[in-house]
Amino acid sequence: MKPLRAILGTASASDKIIALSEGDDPRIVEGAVMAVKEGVAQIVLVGNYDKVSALLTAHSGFDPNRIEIHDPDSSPLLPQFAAALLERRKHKGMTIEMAQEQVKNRLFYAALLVEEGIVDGTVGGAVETTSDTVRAALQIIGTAPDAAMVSSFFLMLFCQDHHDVKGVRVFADCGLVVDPNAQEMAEIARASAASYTALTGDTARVAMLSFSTSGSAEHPKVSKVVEATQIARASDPDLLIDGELQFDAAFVPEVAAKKAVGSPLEGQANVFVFPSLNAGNLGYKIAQRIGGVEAIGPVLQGLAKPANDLSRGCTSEDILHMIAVTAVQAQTHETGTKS
Ligand SMILES: CC(C)(COP(=O)(O)OP(=O)(O)OC[C@H]1O[C@@H](n2cnc3c(N)ncnc32)[C@H](O)[C@@H]1OP(=O)(O)O)[C@@H](O)C(=O)NCCC(=O)NCCS
Ligand SMILES: CC(=O)OP(=O)(O)O
Repeated sequence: MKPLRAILGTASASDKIIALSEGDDPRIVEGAVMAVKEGVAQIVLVGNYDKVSALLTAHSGFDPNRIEIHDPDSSPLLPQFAAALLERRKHKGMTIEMAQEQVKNRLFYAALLVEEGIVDGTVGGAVETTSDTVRAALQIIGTAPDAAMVSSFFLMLFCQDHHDVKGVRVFADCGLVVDPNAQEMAEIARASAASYTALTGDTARVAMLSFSTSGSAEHPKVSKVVEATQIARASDPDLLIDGELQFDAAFVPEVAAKKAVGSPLEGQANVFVFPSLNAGNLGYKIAQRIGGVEAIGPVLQGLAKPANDLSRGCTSEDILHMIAVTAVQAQTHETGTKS
């Protein structure tokens, strides 16, 4: 698919170093080998040295020395990382003894590789839960100075024969913010629109989703979406956004013409902002597992430096794609585009 090829191409040209925190998972090692073979990024695998080496050596025809291994139990970086972690977390009562122990956690170790500038981004979550993966990024890397909060999105690739309109869309937030208020939902919309444009080069068309379209239902959960749309519009009058809309009114032009008359999106949204994590997480998995849409994510947005999560059901191809997205984000961070 064209947008995916473009992301892989941009990643290759950026020549970034990405750390994978779960280096002893066979899918991770396969994704890493693919990334290096295809020139998508340089890779650091974090994990038990012997286990990771054995998995790498099993890839016949691939020189294992092309990938660096960091073992968090014996790394010479541990004292530096413990001092950095202590600095970040002492306001929460962390002691040096606690920091020395916690840096051996692979998620924290990988986040510290990013924070200390040794690599450009990290990817985890093929084994660890989203909560644990995201918590390490929040605690070590933290929110970017120009973002109000951290949230997440999925890149949804519509490329099957039965997908009438092919292409890439963004679903948010399907991974992180459990129950956003109106202000937070507006921030998720702003950040997701910026991420969509940064990754595809196209103008974002943002739908704020609900079980109601243009006042068809009255409920406080609908009012939240209306208010979020107003906040997002007020803070960026140039943003092409509409809500509240049901998914069909945001996605199908013929339905929009009936249910959302006058909507500037005309049923052709490309960024879909869900009102809760319940809706978003279920929605993306239904589109992926029944609809055959390829889902890359959760991609985190609003962090000071790139760190991304995966679903535990991911494949090595998903990992390759997430490595590419992370490298592109690192490039975008360098050039200063806000997301
Ligand atoms: C992400 C998540 C773990 C954060 O939980 P939390 O309990 O706030 O985590 P912590 O208290 O460790 O947060 C660490 C720091 O990040 C901050 N933080 C939490 N959420 C944040 C956000 N969305 N943006 C920015 N900062 C955030 C906290 O305030 C805290 O600040 P501190 O430095 O003062 O400690 C939680 O929101 C979560 O579990 N989300 C759902 C994940 C999930 O299960 N998804 C489904 C599968 S994809
Ligand atoms: C994103 C997500 O739902 O992750 P997991 O499947 O690992 O819970």
